[in-house]
Amino acid sequence: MLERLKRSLLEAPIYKRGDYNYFIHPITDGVPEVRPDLIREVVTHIIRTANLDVDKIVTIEAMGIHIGTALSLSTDIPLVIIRKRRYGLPGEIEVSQVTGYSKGQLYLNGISPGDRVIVVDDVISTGGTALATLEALKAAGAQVVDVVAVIERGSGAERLKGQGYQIKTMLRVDADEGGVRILD
Ligand SMILES: O=P(O)(O)OC[C@H]1O[C@H](OP(=O)(O)OP(=O)(O)O)[C@H](O)[C@@H]1O
Ligand code: HPA
Repeated sequence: MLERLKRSLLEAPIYKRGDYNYFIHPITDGVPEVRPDLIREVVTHIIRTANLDVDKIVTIEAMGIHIGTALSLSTDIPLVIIRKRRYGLPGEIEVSQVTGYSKGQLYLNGISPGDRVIVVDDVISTGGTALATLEALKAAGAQVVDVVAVIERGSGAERLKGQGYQIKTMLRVDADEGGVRILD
């Protein structure tokens, strides 16, 4: 299962962002190229395992967009993209995002109170982005029925699960200077 994803992760180069060993991969970076067979494998898996009884798919700029788009095209469910840019629209919700190597602001538009949503993203590491996303969706009055990250590294997903959030991940990995290791 997920053979293309596993194979491609084992080939992912690492570069240092401060102390953080950042792996570079088609799903998480769009580099060197996003192959249709890989994205199809990922989205097929999400369709098989996620709760898609939702009004909207929510993803986060930038590297959730290709996954969210492919899922939206396959399911005919609209896509809402949380942006890193302020639009100043009425009801826009701003939250702070902290990852293992960056800090910034996220801006949510397009969610109405009571909307049932699934959150999809490429990777969960510290969980900072997922937490900011869930805070924004709570403020918007959305009902989050599922959260799916393709790749899990580090302890963020477990930490969020400990806080009562339902998080699904497809593959757990570790990354150090030597490369990516697949944990399951
Ligand atoms: O669990 P975390 O530590 O928060 O890391 C996960 C987040 O990091 C990446 O986003 P990033 O903000 O680097 O932006 P990008 O999608 O534009 O590459 C990735 O797309 C996730 O959203
Ligand atoms: O190591 C990583 N690679 C790509 N995207 C990421 N987002 C958090 N960590 C990573």
